[in-house]
Parts: sequence; C-alpha cells; structure tokens
Amino acid sequence: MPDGQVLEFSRLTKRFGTIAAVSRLTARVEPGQVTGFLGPNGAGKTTSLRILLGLVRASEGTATIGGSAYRSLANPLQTVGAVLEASSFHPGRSGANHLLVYARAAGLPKKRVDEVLGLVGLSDAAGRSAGGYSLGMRQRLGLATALLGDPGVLVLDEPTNGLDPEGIKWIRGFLRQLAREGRTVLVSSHLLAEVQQTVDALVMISRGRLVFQGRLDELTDPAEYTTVVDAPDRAALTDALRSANVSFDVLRSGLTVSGLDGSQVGQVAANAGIALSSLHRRGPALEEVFLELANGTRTHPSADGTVATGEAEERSAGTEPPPAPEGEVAPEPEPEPEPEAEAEADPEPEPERESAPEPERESAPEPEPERESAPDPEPERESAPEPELEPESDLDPPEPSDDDRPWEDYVRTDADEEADAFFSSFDDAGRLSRNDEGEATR
Ligand SMILES: Nc1ncnc2c1ncn2[C@@H]1O[C@H](COP(=O)(O)OP(=O)(O)OP(=O)(O)O)[C@@H](O)[C@H]1O
Repeated sequence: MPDGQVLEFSRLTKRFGTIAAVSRLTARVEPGQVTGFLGPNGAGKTTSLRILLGLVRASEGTATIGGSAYRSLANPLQTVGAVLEASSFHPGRSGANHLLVYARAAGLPKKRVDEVLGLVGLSDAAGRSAGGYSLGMRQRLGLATALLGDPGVLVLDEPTNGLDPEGIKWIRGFLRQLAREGRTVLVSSHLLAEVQQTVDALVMISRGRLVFQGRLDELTDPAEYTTVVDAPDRAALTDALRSANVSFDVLRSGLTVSGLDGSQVGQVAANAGIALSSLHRRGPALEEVFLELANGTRTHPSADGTVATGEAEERSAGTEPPPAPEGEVAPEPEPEPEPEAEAEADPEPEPERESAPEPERESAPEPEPERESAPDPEPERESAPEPELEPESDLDPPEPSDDDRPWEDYVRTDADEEADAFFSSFDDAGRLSRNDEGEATR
C-alpha cells in the first residue's frame, strides 16, 4: 500500500461568477487519521474536494496531495481514491463489471476486483446489476472503486448520507481501519454528530472560509466544561457543597458545578462521607459549537480570524470579477438545483440536491481514469485537460470553463462517443469481445 500523504489547501479560492464558493482556505490533513471536513450545506466542501481531485480549477491558491497537484501525480490511482457521489454507476452493469472496467483501464489485475469486493463486503452481490443496489451497497461499490489502486489517500464526500444505522456503523469502522493502516482519510459531512465518533481531526468551513481546524477536543475551551454530580441523598450533597463554598446550579440530572473538576467535587463529597450516584464532566453540545462557529457567533484561533458571515462574503465579492455574461454560470437560481448548475448567492441548505437525480456524467466519483486514459465518459468529461488560466485581474474576468457551466449546456464530445462504444464492447461478465483482427466488437 502506498503511504498516506499530507493534503494541503493553501489560500484556496474558487469563484463561480460573483459567488465565492471557497475563500482563502488554508488547512492541512495528516495521514494515519480520519479527518472530518465539516460545513453546513453550501459551505464549499464539495468544491474544495473537486479542486483537490483535479475536477475543478481553483480561481486562486492550491490544493495538493503530498505536495503535488492532482494532475501532477505520477500514479494517481495508487495515490488517491475518491467517492464524490454514490450513484454514478451504469445501472445495467454488475458491481463486478463496473470495477472490472476501471481495473482494466488502469491496468490492474482482475484479482484486485475480487479483493476490493471482499474488502467492502460486496462479494455476494458482485454479479447483480448495480441499478438494483441499495444506497448502502452503492456506497460500498463507490468505496471499492476508490480502493482499486490501493491508494494511500481516501477522499469521501458525505459517505454516510442516507445510510441506515448499520451502514453508518460499518462505514465508520471501515474508515478507522483504513486510517490505522496509515492512509490519509478525509471525509466530508454537514453534520458533526455524523462524524464525531469516527474522526481524529476536523477541518470546518462555513461560507467557503475556515472556521476551525484541530482535534475534536480542541473545539471547546476546557473552561466551558462543568461537573455534574448527584447523590442518593441530594440534600446532604447540597449541604456539603455549600459548606465547602462551592457554588452550583440544581438541574434535574444533578448538581452542576463550574470551576472544579470531577476529582475536586468528588473530594468534597468524600470529605463529608457522601456516597455519589453519578459524577461526570459535561461540555457544551458539540453540534451547538459547530453551529456557532458556522454562523460566526463563535470564533476559534485555529481559523484565519475571519468571521464567516455574509459580510465576509461580500467583502470578498468586492474583488470578484464582474457578473458572468449570458451562457456562463448565471447568478440567478436555477430551476433544477444541481451542484454544477447552482449559482445561488444564498448558501442555505439545499435538501433537494441531496436526492435529486442527476445526469450520470455529473456524478463521476473517480478522476483517475482520465489520467489512465480510461474510457469512462464521466471522468473524461469531468477532468478533461483545461487551458491554463491567465492571471486574473479585476478588469479581466476569467474565461468560462466547462466546470463553471450549467449542465444543461453540456454538449457531448467525441470522447463521450468513444467511451460509450468502449463500454458497449464488454459483455455482462466484463469480458472484452474481440474480432479476428483483435479489435473490440460489440
Ligand atoms: N458550478 C457551480 N456554479 C455556481 N455555483 C456553484 C457551483 N458549484 C457550487 N456552487 C456554489 O458554491 C457554494 C458551495 O457549494 P458546494 O457544493 O461546494 O458546498 P458543500 O459544502 O459541498 O454543500 P453540500 O453540503 O450542500 O453539498 C454554494 O453556494 C453553491 O451553490
């Protein structure tokens, strides 16, 4: 297995027209641990990950894997695996066949397909059409695809979305195991509670800006913790605390003491000969802290010091290029909200986006095949080589790129036709049919 690599975002900025989807994001993700990439809906997580994976160009700044941009990686498939969407499978192909196509394109042996199917617990369903897979099975198939090249870095966008408790438990355990093996695991979510039990470290963003990075226990100040204590004889405990000049509040769950830790409170009770029924430390609800960080009512020194408010976004918008002309990403809401076509200024939750069916080409999870000259149409289109950007100036808005354009405007290319022809040359068992001249046949 290749080593885990450090992922680095350095002053990463992405603008879609006048929208600053990501603003000067600087963060570091270490190998050997699971890092949660957290932010409310519309915070800029997917955009940041897509830039990291070479699927979208940054407006400014960099996102690197082991110090290299994705496009410069010598062995991308062996370096990073990604699952950006759960539903990007040809519904008519079996799980095994889907993996086989990717494995062949990357020059990996067929036995690797069997291995990853086993790793994600899909061996028994390998021959079934992916179209009939449950959401959990599709997540597993996405993971299997990402693991084909045995990469040291795993990047997963909202992998527990829509999973049942058993699926969530499985994926948590699986990610922890991958990190224990030394891999870098970056997993995005819009709910802290969803990743709280899995992650060692957090990178939190809101409105495209960093609001926290560090370990989970660094999220709150120790001074915010209280000690909650109770005794079968609560009256005696109350007297003992009063006699020791310890101030407390009375709650249904016990007496809440600020300023003393558990052992000090326990000592007061022990000195008075009082048996306790409970004694524990309680911090602020982490989800509440996350919410406060996200809405700017709380700041953390690990962030860049900029409060993530609408005001901050407007400030950055002041240096934006002028609104995109027609045909580019329009700043008006789109009738069908989709990630690429979305151009709303308001980064409020977009629940439809979670479940809205999307064109298959939109949801390519793995950028690798592009580099491996893989024929899959999704990655081809997503990460087709793009012209180098001229340095931007306020007077010269950047050229529109494919990734800035609504999907409705997408025009099929020769590469798409070639990719379709390639796929249709495999039979259901994943075998490539050839004629006497050795050419692939349908
Ligand atoms: N192709 C695009 N064109 C215009 N705006 C876009 C495009 N892609 C993303 N955006 C906007 O950029 C912002 C960040 O979106 P992004 O999808 O990166 O957020 P997110 O944190 O992944 O959200 P979610 O949790 O809902 O997936 C949003 O305001 C979104 O509407």
